[in-house]
Parts: sequence; structure tokens; C-alpha cells
Amino acid sequence: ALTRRVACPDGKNTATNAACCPLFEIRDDIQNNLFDNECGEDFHESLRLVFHDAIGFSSSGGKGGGADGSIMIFSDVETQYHANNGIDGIVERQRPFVQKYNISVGDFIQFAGAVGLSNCPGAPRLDFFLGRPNATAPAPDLTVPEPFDTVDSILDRFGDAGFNPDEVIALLASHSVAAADHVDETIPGTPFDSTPDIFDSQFFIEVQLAGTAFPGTGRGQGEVESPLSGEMRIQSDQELARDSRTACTWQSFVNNQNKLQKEFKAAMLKLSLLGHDRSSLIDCSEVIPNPPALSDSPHLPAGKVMSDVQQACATAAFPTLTADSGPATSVPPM
Ligand code: HEM
Ligand SMILES: [Ca+2]
Ligand SMILES: [Mn+2]
Repeated sequence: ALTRRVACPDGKNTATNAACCPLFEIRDDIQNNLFDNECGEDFHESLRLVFHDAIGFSSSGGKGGGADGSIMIFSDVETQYHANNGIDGIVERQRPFVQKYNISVGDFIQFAGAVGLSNCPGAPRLDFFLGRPNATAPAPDLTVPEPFDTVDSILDRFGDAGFNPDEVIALLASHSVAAADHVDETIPGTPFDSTPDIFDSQFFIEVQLAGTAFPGTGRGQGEVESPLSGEMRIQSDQELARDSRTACTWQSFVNNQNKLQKEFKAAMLKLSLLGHDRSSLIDCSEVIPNPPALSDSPHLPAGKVMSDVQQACATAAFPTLTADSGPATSVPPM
């Protein structure tokens, strides 16, 4: 069926719904002036913000309003929470963009995450729905999981927000385009995998390797040994990769980029709608750019062998991978 499109007032774009028209200008502005059109630090921080704003939600009520912008509207409260350490930086870098446009804070945070992900080779094209009202109260403390939390408590918290264990692991693909600034304050920008500017499965591969050392000066809170110089590993990722409830799903993402893209996209849509009724929002997904194709293939970092893989899934073998050649991979800071 043909979808009727409207001409936008900008004279350049068309949209399925006129309400989506203003988003083209916002998209181009944040691509050029917030993200530098890159899958870099400001996007990484914006993706973390997508999560920390939305997860303040409980299916049993009594928590926050989900993806409602509360983390920016009530930043004086929420940025003080321990799990939000360091999130104030991106909140303040995004704020002038929100103020410049007629868009709700919850919409902006979700929109920025979806637009920025399109700079990462291998990423799925996320959906974007428009129309979240602004938060009227901050989310309470302790809704955001911590790297030192147990698997039980992490799965409980996500379950309370509406996610099953498979969806939790799919969401963690975000740690493939991520770095830690505050787990070890002496080495800010330490990536979780060797390819923090590519949305690939290296995160799922590298977290399954035996840890050998701490990248900086000893052990940070929630930190465990990583397999590569310059790489950060957090305890929650290590344990989720090895728990019988989640290990097979974890492993399933190693050499199935289609599954990874599809399940991450679905879980991100769910995350972006927490606290909202989808039917009350307008589908503006057409404004989100198409990400570049995957630019690498699943591999072991140079210097690693298959026996470094700590097999955890009981029902299927870890895929056989070859290692990059050359000297042992070491990961530069972001
Ligand atoms: C078990 C759940 C999770 C835990 C315990 C966790 C924990 C962490 C920690 C400790 C950091 C490092 C922050 C810093 O030191 O700068 C981090 C970074 C990050 N997290 Fe998570 N996370 C979880 C789930 C998620 C989810 C579901 C998403 C997105 C959907 C996400 C996206 C990110 C991103 C993009 C970064 C990198 C930020 C940057 O590069 O500046 N995380 N996470
Ligand atoms: Ca990566
Ligand atoms: Mn950072």
C-alpha cells in the first residue's frame, strides 16, 4: 500500500506524519554538533543516558516514569545517585540542544541515542517514537543496576522493569560501543571491547576470555580482570556471560550479527517505551539514518587462542574463531 507523505516546511524532507518534520533539523544538528558524525564518546555517553533515564521504571508501580527525561529535568537529584556517576557530563552537553527545540526531554534523550547509534558500523537502525510527556518527578534511587550487583539482583531489577534474561543480554550489546571513565578513575575512556566504535560481537567474545590483569592501578569497584591491556571488564558482564540462565544467549550473539541486531533493536524499542503506551506516540523511525554495514568479522584478539575461552553454555560449543595476527592486541583509550 502507498503511504501518503506530507511535505515538511523545511522544503527538503517529507514525512509520513507532519509531527516528525522538526526532527530532521534536530538530527542534523546533533550529528554535526554533538556527535561529530562519529560512534565516539559523546554518542557512547548518550546511549548510557538512554538506559539510565528509562530504567527508572517498575511494572509494579511505585518507581519512576520510565523514559521521561527525569534524569535531566531532575538532574540535581538523579545525578547524585551512585550508579549515575559521571552521567552529569552528557546531561549538560545535551541540555542546550533540548532547550533550543520544541521537544520533550524524554523524546530528546531517546532520539539522540537512536540517531547516534547510526554512526556505528554493524548497528541496527533503531526505531524512534515521538510524544513522551515530560517527567513530573525524579526516578527513585537504586533502579539502575551496578557492576558489583549479583546476577540474581540484576535479573530481578530488569524483570521488574519488564525484561526477560534474553532481553537483558541483548541490551548489553551496548557495551560493544562503550568505555568506562569511572570504574578506574586513573584510566578514563577504557573500552569494554577492542572495537568501541563498531557495533560488533567482540564484546561477547572478549568477555568470555579468561581475565589476566587489571588495566590500570588495581581493582576498581565492580571491576574484574580483563584479557587485554587497555580493556575494562566489569563483574556483572563477567558473571552474566557465565551464568547458566544467560550464558547460551550470550554465546549465541558471537557469530550471528543478524540475531544480535534484531534482538537489540527489539529490546531497545521496549526500553524506549517504558512508562508509555506505544499507541499514544507517533512513529518517526523514518528520521533515523541507516547505519554503515559491519566493518569487521568475529575474531579472537591477537595473542589469544581458543583455549582462552571459558566455555559456559552447557548445550552448545563456543564458535571456533581465528585470532588476529601480530603482537598481542592492546586497546587504546577512547
Ligand atoms: C547489568 C546492567 C548494566 C550494568 C551493571 C552497567 C554498568 C556500566 C558501567 C559501570 C559503565 C561504566 C561507566 C563509567 O565508568 O563511565 C557502563 C558504561 C556504559 N553502559 Fe552500561 N551497564 C549495564 C547495562 C547497560 C545497558 C542496558 C545499556 C544500554 C542499553 C548500557 C550502556 C552503556 C554504555 C553505552 C556505556 C559507555 C558510556 C561511555 O562510553 O561513556 N549499559 N555501564
Ligand atoms: Ca565493539
Ligand atoms: Mn565516557
